[in-house]
Amino acid sequence: MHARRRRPAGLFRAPARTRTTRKEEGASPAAARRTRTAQHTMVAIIGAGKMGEALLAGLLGTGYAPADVLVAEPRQERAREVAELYGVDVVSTREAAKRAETVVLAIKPQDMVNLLDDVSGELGSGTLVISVAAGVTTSTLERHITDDAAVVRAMPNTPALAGTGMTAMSGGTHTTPEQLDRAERLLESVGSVVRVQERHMDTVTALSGSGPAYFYFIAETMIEAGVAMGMPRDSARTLVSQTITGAATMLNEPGNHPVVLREAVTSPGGTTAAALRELERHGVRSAFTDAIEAAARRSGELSGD
Ligand SMILES: NC(=O)C1=CN([C@@H]2O[C@H](COP(=O)(O)OP(=O)(O)OC[C@H]3O[C@@H](n4cnc5c(N)ncnc54)[C@H](OP(=O)(O)O)[C@@H]3O)[C@@H](O)[C@H]2O)C=CC1
Ligand SMILES: O=C(O)[C@@H]1CCC=N1
Repeated sequence: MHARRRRPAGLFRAPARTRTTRKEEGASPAAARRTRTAQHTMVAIIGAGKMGEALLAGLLGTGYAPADVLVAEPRQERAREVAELYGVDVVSTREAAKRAETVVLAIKPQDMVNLLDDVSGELGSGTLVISVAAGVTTSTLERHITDDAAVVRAMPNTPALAGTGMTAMSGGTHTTPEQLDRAERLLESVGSVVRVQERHMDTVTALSGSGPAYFYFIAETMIEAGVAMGMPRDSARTLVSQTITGAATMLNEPGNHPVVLREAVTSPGGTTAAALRELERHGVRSAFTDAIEAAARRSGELSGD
């Protein structure tokens, strides 16, 4: 597996700021809506939930114009919200499938087969379909579009919203190298991308797809522990989130190994050793292993096969 990083972290402009910047530049929302960029093909995001929004915000934050992206979202209130916040056109799922050259499916795995059966007739023969749904296999996608459809199964994560996502992807039976490159370029605009064999995708889902939630869970627990010991919540939050950022930066350094990094923190007879002994006593290591296996199993159950 080979991770590619397109730009350093921290340059992402958050959605609200993206809007402000456009305003500062004097472009009206209507004008921004009409102006397409030359280098991007039309992308449709079907499903503007958490992951759909993270991908949308990530794409708009890294060079896609609102006019390059169509969104389909059945919930009217949500559709209005997304149109207003990002300046994109929200259209029906069938129209999105018909007009886009790349269609990203960000709906629940359980809704996938019905959606595919509904839109398959609208997709052009060269349309690339990228599903980010947990578990749903490329063979399910192909079976419900056409047997020779160009499909990619991808698993991003929500830090895509900040341009620091981690996505793994694998292509279907008929996806050409050029189409895989196209999918990779699109996903790279919201973070790092690796290509994996599809048999690893359930594990990927359990590790990096669901992974941010594990770290938020740890962060929440640490912050509450700090608060319980009398620390103001804001201070505890700053300490914990910067500690996670710092630890991740160290771990990202080539050659660094988590065990070596952990040993460097653990002074003989000190505080870290006392804490780690408690984590082991409570079975945190096996709890994590079981949790990750459960997530992968659940992904397998959502295959649609
Ligand atoms: N959240 C995450 O961190 C990640 C999620 N994913 C995958 O992304 C997908 C979406 O997850 P998530 O964003 O969390 O879920 P959400 O429920 O937040 O989003 C799904 C959205 O799709 C909408 N939708 C349902 N049917 C259709 C349709 N026919 N056409 C257009 N939109 C539709 C839903 O509307 P309504 O609510 O009305 O049903 C909802 O707004 C899932 O398959 C998940 O496995 C992948 C990686 C990470
Ligand atoms: O919880 C889920 O099913 C999705 C897939 C990975 C992260 N969220």
